[in-house]
Amino acid sequence: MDILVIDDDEAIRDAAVQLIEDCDHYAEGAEDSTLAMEALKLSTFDVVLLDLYLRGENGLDVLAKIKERYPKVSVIMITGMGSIPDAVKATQLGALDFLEKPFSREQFAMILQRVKRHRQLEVKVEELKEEVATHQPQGTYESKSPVVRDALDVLFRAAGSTASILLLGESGTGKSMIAKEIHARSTRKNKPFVTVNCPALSKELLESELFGHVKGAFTGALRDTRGKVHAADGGTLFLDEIGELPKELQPKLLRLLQEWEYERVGDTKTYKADVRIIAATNRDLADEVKNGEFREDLYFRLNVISVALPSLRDRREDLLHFAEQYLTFFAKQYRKEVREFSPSAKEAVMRYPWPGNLREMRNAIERAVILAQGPNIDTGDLPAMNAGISVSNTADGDGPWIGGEFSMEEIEESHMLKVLETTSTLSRAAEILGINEATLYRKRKRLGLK
Ligand SMILES: Nc1ncnc2c1ncn2[C@@H]1O[C@H](COP(=O)(O)OP(=O)(O)OP(=O)(O)O)[C@@H](O)[C@H]1O
Repeated sequence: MDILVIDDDEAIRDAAVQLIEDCDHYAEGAEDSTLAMEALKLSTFDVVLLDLYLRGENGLDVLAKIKERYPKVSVIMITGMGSIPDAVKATQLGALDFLEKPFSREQFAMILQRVKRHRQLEVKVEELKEEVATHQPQGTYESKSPVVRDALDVLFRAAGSTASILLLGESGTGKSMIAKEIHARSTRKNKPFVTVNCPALSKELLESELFGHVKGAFTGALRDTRGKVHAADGGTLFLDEIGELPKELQPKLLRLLQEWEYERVGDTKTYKADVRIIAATNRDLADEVKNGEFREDLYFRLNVISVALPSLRDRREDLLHFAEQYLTFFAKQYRKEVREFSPSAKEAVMRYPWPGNLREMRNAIERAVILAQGPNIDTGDLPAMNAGISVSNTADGDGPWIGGEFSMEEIEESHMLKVLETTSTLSRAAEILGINEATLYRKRKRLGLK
């Protein structure tokens, strides 16, 4: 490894350089931050050993400068006796570890082992990130629909502010993806983006998921936890299906939004968190306010910027563009020579109402690419879009059938019930239906099913 030693004490600096060279690594010394920044500009170093108390300079400031310009360099602070609090502060600023002066060869070797492990983990994380990025179709944020263009324009202009954003729209219209995109376009992009699925948990567990709890706060609380609000500190907290937030938790969220304060379950201590809230719902929240189900003050707080994402059937001008994007993506992923849609498949894509919106289209095209036998996707590869294919087979079956005089809601409900009957887990049913588990949970609850 290549290591830069920054210490104003010549004797210590030289001893450290000697020790590093004895351990078969390359080392250079610098006596102040100016020389150090010069050295970092000229060559690539893996590790910097930085004295916490440089003459006339604060080592923490130098650390911040190095991390800002060279975030990948691992910095180890060299500290004197009794400077542990500062060293802790240094680790908060991005230092990997600290070595107390004078340090032995063994202590140095141990630190280098830790650096090596840390760097290996970082490489692994980068590899995984790349893998995930190539397995998910990229979000598309261009549109021929003026309504969508206006919606995106408002959202992306508001991205840089800390204002709360409320995303409205049917399931699968891309609310979660756009929330991530807003975060990625904000100044918080290097901080965490944390999602909380409001309907997936009971009131008690949701409160603990959000705010954390102390050991013994309830049965099963075996140790202290910090919740997702803490995890999102400095970043964005995405509250999916906010309409499902139990009434008891609404004042607690309001307090977080107004005062940035909260308490863990079973704790009296008040914590602070700097989080930007993006909330999403496919319910009519204004209606919920009228019915007394949702607090008006919380609604106003969340509703600073509110944007409705249109369903796919209301943005028909974008249908083919999305379909073609998915085709290209999945053909590459599955290494298939599928290049385009046949004219009749294009017609089917345009005609179909896409009740599951983008999620349904993504799944349908992925399946079609897998099944396609030639360079084209034909109507046969898109079964759901073929007129006459039924959910509940035909008019002879029990329940609504496609083509009969039934509403979309009845067809959807009947299909959902049948899928739930034939699957053993909620997640498998959600996968087949092309909706997320939280949405399925909510729909099932609304139908009074256990
Ligand atoms: N902008 C986009 N470009 C391409 N594909 C998208 C886009 N937005 C969403 N999708 C596709 O649709 C799927 C569902 O999107 P997302 O989970 O964001 O919808 P949602 O509105 O949050 O749904 P729900 O209300 O059910 O949680 C994504 O996994 C992705 O495949």
